[in-house]
Amino acid sequence: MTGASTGIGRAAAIGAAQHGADVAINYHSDDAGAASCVAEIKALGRLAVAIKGDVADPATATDFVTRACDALGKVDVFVNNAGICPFHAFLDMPAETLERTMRVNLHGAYYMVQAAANRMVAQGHGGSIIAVSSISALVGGEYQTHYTPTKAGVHSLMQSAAIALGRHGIRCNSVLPGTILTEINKDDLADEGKRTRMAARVPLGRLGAPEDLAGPIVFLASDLARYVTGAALLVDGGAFVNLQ
Ligand SMILES: NC(=O)C1=CN([C@@H]2O[C@H](COP(=O)(O)OP(=O)(O)OC[C@H]3O[C@@H](n4cnc5c(N)ncnc54)[C@H](OP(=O)(O)O)[C@@H]3O)[C@@H](O)[C@H]2O)C=CC1
Ligand SMILES: C[C@H](O)[C@@H]1OC(=O)[C@H](O)[C@@H]1O
Repeated sequence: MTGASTGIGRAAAIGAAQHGADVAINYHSDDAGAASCVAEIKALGRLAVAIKGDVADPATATDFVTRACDALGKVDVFVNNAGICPFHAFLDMPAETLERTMRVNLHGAYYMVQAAANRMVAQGHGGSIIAVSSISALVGGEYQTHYTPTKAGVHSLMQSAAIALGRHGIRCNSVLPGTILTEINKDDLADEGKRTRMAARVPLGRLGAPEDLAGPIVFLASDLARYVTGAALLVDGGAFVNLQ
């Protein structure tokens, strides 16, 4: 699980452990968050290890998969979740903000998924790969012109990887969260007006919590989804379909 020191990744890692998984987590900077996630998983009686690394660096991917398998024995499920969304207007988007967002969200996903898939192929007993894409793969955002293409890219990566890896018994799917209250949008949603507007769009009547993603991710990881590959599961409280 990448990006699991906080937010959706953390909730999904703990959710997986609640359903019997041992979990290796990647994170970038939040040592305390990663340590507390590991402690929470161990308290559930499962094995857990935190491995620090920047997913934008291709070397992080093989390092993470190697060290995770050294600690836990093998990889049956891989969840690509790490991501950033530094909100910024389009017309004066700094090149470094665009480049960093692409490298973390899309290039990072590519190298991580590739490293996990190579390990699964070598193990020879299939697996499940899940990418955390977004409702933003399907709709735009004024201050997310650098971000939404990465989420569409991650969704597309899962579709192509499903074809490339099907013969190895490896399923590849994405989840598309709506607006989930986490660190990534804490500043953006400090604007009460925006927060109220976003919540009003959700037929289920509230913005999401990180834990809302745990069930869908565990489902796609599990044999309950054994004939599901190349799929995208919206987890947005109904926001996407709510035109009028
Ligand atoms: N929240 C939302 O509304 C939505 C989020 N998403 C997606 O969900 C995913 C998780 O987001 P969310 O939980 O909200 O965000 P958070 O900011 O709460 O968590 C992001 C996680 O990603 C890690 N991370 C960030 N950059 C890197 C990096 N370069 N290398 C490794 N890890 C990194 C962070 O680690 P650390 O803290 O240690 O730096 C942290 O663990 C993202 O891909 C996001 O695009 C999709 C749709 C909606
Ligand atoms: C960070 C945003 O609030 C969040 O990210 C997404 O992918 C969603 O579409 C929301 O815009």
